[in-house]
Amino acid sequence: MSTETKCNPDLVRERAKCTFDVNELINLFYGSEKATKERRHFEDAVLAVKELKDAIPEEYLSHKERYENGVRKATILRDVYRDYKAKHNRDPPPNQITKAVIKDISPFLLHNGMFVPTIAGQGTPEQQAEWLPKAESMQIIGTYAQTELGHGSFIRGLETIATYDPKTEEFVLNNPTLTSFKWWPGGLGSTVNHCVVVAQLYINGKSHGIHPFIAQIRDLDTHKPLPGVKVGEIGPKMGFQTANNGFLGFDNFRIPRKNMLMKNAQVLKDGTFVKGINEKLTYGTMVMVRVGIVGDCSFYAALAATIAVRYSAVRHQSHIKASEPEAQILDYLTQQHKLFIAVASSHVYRNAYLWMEKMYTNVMKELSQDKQDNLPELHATACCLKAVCSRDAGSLVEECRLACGGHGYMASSNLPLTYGVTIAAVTYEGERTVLLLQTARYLMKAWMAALKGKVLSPSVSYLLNSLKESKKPWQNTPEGIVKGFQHVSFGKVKAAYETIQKYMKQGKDYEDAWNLASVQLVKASEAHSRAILCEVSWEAVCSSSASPNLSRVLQQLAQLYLTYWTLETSGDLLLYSNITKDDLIILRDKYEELLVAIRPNAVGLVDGFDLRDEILNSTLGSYDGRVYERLMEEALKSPLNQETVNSSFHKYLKPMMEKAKL
Ligand SMILES: CCCCCCCCCCCCCCCCCCCCC/C=C/C(=O)SCCNC(=O)CCNC(=O)[C@H](O)C(C)(C)COP(=O)(O)OP(=O)(O)OC[C@H]1O[C@@H](n2cnc3c(N)ncnc32)[C@H](O)[C@@H]1OP(=O)(O)O
Ligand SMILES: Cc1cc2nc3c(=O)[nH]c(=O)nc-3n(C[C@H](O)[C@H](O)[C@H](O)COP(=O)(O)OP(=O)(O)OC[C@H]3O[C@@H](n4cnc5c(N)ncnc54)[C@H](O)[C@@H]3O)c2cc1C
Repeated sequence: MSTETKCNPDLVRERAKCTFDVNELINLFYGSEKATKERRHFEDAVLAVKELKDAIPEEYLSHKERYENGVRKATILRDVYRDYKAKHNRDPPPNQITKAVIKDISPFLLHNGMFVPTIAGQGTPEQQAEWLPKAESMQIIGTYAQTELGHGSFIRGLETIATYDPKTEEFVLNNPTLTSFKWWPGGLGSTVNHCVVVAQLYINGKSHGIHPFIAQIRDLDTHKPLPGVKVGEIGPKMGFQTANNGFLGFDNFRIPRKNMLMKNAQVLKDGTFVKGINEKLTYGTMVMVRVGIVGDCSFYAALAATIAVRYSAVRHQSHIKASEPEAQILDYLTQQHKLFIAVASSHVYRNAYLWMEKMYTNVMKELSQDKQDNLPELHATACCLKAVCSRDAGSLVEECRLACGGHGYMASSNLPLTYGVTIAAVTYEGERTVLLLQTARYLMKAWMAALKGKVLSPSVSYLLNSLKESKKPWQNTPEGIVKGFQHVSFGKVKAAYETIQKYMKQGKDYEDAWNLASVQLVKASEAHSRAILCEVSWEAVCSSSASPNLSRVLQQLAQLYLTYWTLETSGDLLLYSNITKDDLIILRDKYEELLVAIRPNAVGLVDGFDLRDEILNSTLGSYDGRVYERLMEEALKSPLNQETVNSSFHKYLKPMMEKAKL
């Protein structure tokens, strides 16, 4: 980080006001002092590589140049990772340095994020031994090709076909229609030579559902598509410009039998199909990534909050009191209302991610012992938390951008690009509504079990308690608010269930009744997510090992989250809990008190995310607060400023002006 000496004086004053030790917060957020040290050390190593620095901002490059620059840097970054591993005999610590290097999304994201994990999670030990060393060492580069032009959400409807030919012991891959073409996989456009293809398996004319296959699609030397493969890039998008998303179609393309990933289901040489213990295990990589996305949401909220809070401390505009100098915009309560929820939410998502990571690890361990009891709970929880956190994080990033006024609209603030990347997670890895409806299925089953007095899984056991406690008075404490959100979820789950019953009594079948109740079902899932987020984050701060000074501030943040959402969803609480109008007025006052209490620590809190300037990549958010200097420095990099008179003057403007004289 830069030294205090060159800092904007407002930021120096803000840091002097902080009531807790920022380093303690950093170490707590990232796990330990050792973890912080190792992460910073790795980030230093990456940033020391001169070739990773961009000569001009990415925005001035063409689509093609941006991609090529992305690949160039991704390969150098890959070398740094390899060297670190060789030297330390372990992978680099979790970090976000790719953001400082690639700026947008790495063309290798899908290789590392889904291709390798799918081989590890869906391959037999023999298949892992064959593919993993090559993939991990980047001898081969892959992606995860599931979504098609015609189907993304409904993966049982995928149209790519893998027909087993027992004579040659091969699968024949085909994309018989335009809608069956793979569409979206990252890196597919021009980067990868392999992919996991998810396709419908046919043996002797009989369908056996979708399964993952490994296909080599490009020649390893020439990188030309292999015969029978049609592949390309899908073009510019709202974000993800360097992710290199692509399309792919096969025409009678043959792969050996061993290329079907067979940890779960198998096809024997003679074409006998051996079913796995649970066909949904084929969806395993998606569950893992959905858990990871909750962690990503914490990062994006932290990044946007850091930029917007630091900028708001430096920016002065108008007066709170006519007699005083122009105020820091951070002193306006409305600004605090826009920004502190982003700081608080980043902590909430982080705690939810750590909680989900534990659940994921436990279930994976159980699955390795053929125990599947907790898989439905993992799936349902990962679905709704991914859906709610990604949408909330997108809104928070956008609110931070708006809170920076006109300068937030500059690409150099890095807020527009961050919004494009964050909001993509609402759609990828399972579209929001579709995932919330998956959770709703689970909630309906849990509700039916609750009605029968059965024991429920931990994440939904509050449904039983709420059933018993519905008459208890509201308590204006964090624990009381957590219970309130559980009551809302309980009420919405019950109402959705009763709506389905109502339609069925009117003669509708279950599927139609489900569709007619689905707005309520989605809202029930959202309420369930909010109840989990509130409970998990409040428990995390209460059980944290932080010093009293830090603990006080973390509790304020968690209470801010609880109170913010109480006020945002007060209608639901009035409908489904015993909260009163008077309680809401007390909480409204409490919310304002929390904003005021957090205000002196705002800059300290975002410093506590420890996101260095290169990761923030923002004219508005740097540690030293030299906002105006950076805005001008960046503007001067525009190619239009590299010449005093642009040729368009002579070509168009001057002739126009001269014509106007005639
Ligand atoms: C050392 C320990 C480490 C621990 C680490 C843990 C944490 C890991 C963190 C790692 C972080 C990694 C992050 C890296 C990020 C990098 C990658 C970023 C990628 C970005 C690019 C994007 C890629 C993509 O988008 S890939 C394509 C994604 N596509 C989708 O998500 C499609 C969505 N659709 C579906 O999933 C299905 O179609 C679905 C579920 C909607 C419906 O499926 P269905 O077959 O029709 O099922 P249905 O009839 O509705 O339900 C039947 C039954 O099955 C249950 N079910 C469904 N899915 C699952 C599942 N996945 N698991 C378990 N059970 C499932 C469902 O609940 C039903 O049950 P019942 O109600 O009981 O019948
Ligand atoms: C940036 C980005 C990167 C991606 N990377 C990859 C990748 O690497 N590999 C890959 O395979 N895929 C990838 N995808 C594809 C992604 O997984 C799909 O776009 C996603 O799963 C949504 O599917 P869809 O596009 O078919 O949406 P649709 O399902 O067509 O959604 C359109 C609308 O229909 C609604 N809808 C659909 N079904 C239902 C239902 N049952 N009930 C109620 N409403 C419904 C949705 O809610 C939504 O409003 C990527 C997508 C993006 C945006």
